[in-house]
Amino acid sequence: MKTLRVDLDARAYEIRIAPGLLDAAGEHLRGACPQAARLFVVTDSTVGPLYRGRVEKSLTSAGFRTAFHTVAAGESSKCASRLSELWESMMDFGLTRTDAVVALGGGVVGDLAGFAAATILRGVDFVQIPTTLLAQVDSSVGGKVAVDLAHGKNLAGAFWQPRLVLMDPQTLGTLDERTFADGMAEVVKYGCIFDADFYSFLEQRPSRGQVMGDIESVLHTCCDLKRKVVIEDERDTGKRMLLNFGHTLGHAYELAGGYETWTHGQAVAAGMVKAAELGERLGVTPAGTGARIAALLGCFALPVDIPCTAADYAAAVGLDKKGAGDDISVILLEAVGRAVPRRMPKAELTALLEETL
Ligand SMILES: NC(=O)c1ccc[n+]([C@@H]2O[C@H](COP(=O)([O-])OP(=O)(O)OC[C@H]3O[C@@H](n4cnc5c(N)ncnc54)[C@H](O)[C@@H]3O)[C@@H](O)[C@H]2O)c1
Ligand SMILES: O=C(O)C(=O)C[C@@H](O)[C@H](O)[C@H](O)COP(=O)(O)O
Ligand SMILES: [Zn+2]
Repeated sequence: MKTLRVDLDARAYEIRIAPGLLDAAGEHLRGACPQAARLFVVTDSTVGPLYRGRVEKSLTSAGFRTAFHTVAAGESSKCASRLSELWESMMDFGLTRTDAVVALGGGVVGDLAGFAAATILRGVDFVQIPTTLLAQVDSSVGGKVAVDLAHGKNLAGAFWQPRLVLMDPQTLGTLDERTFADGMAEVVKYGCIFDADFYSFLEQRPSRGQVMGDIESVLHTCCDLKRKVVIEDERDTGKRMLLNFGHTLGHAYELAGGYETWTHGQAVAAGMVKAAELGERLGVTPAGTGARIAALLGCFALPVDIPCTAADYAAAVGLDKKGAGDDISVILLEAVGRAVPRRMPKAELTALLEETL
């Protein structure tokens, strides 16, 4: 088993990576949540039929009382209405402050269940069991939990760290191609922002089969990079903003498509290419970087150019959490492997983006 520690003092936790871990969930949770009698498990309509049975058996064998709550698969479940239903369902189950919430699924389930855990009874313990590539490399680590509002992405949320992250790479075997590719967008992001060698490693593995051949190492590298930045800047006021490379524009594309046309991973893919091209125009990013990133993303059939209006760009720039008054920090690349924040007026960024339409 590979283990990483997110060392946040009283909120420290481990990320454990091993094939077959789903069947051992009970014993791992017993250690992480020693006081818990009840576990409220949130999953979705695709993941539940695939993995609930194994997880339930393991949790029950470890002596937990469990309740499973299933939401419809997809981004539309990451909303205030489903959150409110979760709260009521937790109370029906008799959840108390010493009990815990478990997220079994992708980033949607993790963000939704995590925000419910952060807010029910003013906060209960939370465990992530991520089952998509995106959730294993990114969303299950770091404690950003949220729901979307009609105004935009992740606008109501909290920082609520899990007590434990358990990832079983075998669950990736049942992902469809598009969902695997969504995760690759965030994997490529880590190479772009922090690690040129990892980026080259990915360029040498331009297919799902090749990535899966080294999956434990890929998961470990991504989680290690994220863990370090979260320890340094848990509340996203400085270095953590680099993890948002491609996301200002990505969130614009998600919003433009009503959260149905483009997945988060697809939108981030196109957003990273656009951000690299923006850096090239500003003289920050070496020429050809956008094309290099587009070539790698294209190997996984990710979109590298998504149609968008000036109004969509303006809305996303206005709502971005990297905003400070009339300014925004844009994440640019000085090179593949080295990201930097650049503060500029929001109006200037919007005008620069409009020139690309
Ligand atoms: N909190 C964070 O730091 C963070 C980071 C990145 C992304 N996110 C959020 O994560 C969400 C995207 O996550 P996602 O890409 O995992 O999407 P998702 O949770 O919607 O999962 C994608 C699809 O895969 C299915 N699925 C999940 N596991 C499966 C498995 N093992 N086998 C077969 N099908 C499976 C799901 O049912 C769903 O239909 C977005 O809302 C995004 O904003 C959050
Ligand atoms: O963990 C972070 O910090 C990230 O920015 C990771 C992103 O991949 C993720 O999509 C996150 O949810 C974006 O957060 P937001 O603050 O831009 O809503
Ligand atoms: Zn993301």
